[in-house]
Amino acid sequence: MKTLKVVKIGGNIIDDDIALAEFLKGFAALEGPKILVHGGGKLATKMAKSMNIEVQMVDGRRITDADTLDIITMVYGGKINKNIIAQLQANNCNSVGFTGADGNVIVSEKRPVKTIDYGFVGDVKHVNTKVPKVLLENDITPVFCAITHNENGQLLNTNADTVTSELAIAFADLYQVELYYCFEKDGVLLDVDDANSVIEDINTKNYETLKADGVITDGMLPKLDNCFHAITNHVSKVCLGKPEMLFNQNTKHTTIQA
Ligand SMILES: Nc1ncnc2c1ncn2[C@@H]1O[C@H](COP(=O)(O)OP(=O)(O)O)[C@@H](O)[C@H]1O
Ligand SMILES: CC(=O)N[C@@H](CCC(=O)OP(=O)(O)O)C(=O)O
Repeated sequence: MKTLKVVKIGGNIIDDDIALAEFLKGFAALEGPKILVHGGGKLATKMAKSMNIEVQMVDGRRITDADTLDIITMVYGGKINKNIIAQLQANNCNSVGFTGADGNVIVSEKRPVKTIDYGFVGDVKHVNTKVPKVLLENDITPVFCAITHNENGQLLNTNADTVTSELAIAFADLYQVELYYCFEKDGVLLDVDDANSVIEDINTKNYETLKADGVITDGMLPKLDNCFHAITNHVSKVCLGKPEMLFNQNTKHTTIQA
């Protein structure tokens, strides 16, 4: 089986023009089939605030009303996705941008209302690999943003870390999949203010302790939950850290253990 790298870049890299350009240059040069997924939550928050639209996050997920859905569609599906595609083309990496509606790749359903109504937020139901598979076989890199659809004409906002793990799991039938969550830290830190406190291995046992101790909170919760979802569903390797971990195996990072 060929190896497929599924890579997610976080909001702090997207927000930094220089870091993003440097990352995309390196990513473009990676050998073999690869998929890129991007978030952009920070930029969406900035845009919403500038338009006086209230921003509400619960457990790292955005409550998405109709105005917020418009903003995220413009920011994730438009500005960020197309800017990334243009930069990859400039680095000789042919690529095509996707929301989950394009090619019917990611089908979701509106998150059911329990105690909280998240609005237009989708939980992934299934992933159709057909269209991106054809691209990968032709040396073209699919680039996904954090938008899915319900097959009834409704776009839904889906956490980018979830989009990433669901894509990785779906492609594990076709490739040996390695999943990399790239953000601005060297991995999961025991003390978020101490760059040297990287936790090299996280398993289900120490994960519970890290959550109980408040080391893993907010946006890190969906990220780590998705890591475990992937490693227990046929993804061969799951790592978190700075983008350098993709280019140099000796770079410090966190590895998720099944
Ligand atoms: N224990 C921790 N280790 C590493 N990063 C942490 C930790 N706790 C909080 N963070 C913060 O979580 C952020 C990553 O989560 P998230 O907000 O989802 O961003 P991203 O856009 O990268 O997915 C990092 O920017 C980091 O500052
Ligand atoms: C439902 C939900 O929370 N969606 C996320 C999607 C973007 C995202 O996940 O961006 P980062 O990876 O940069 O945080 C949001 O709108 O913030």
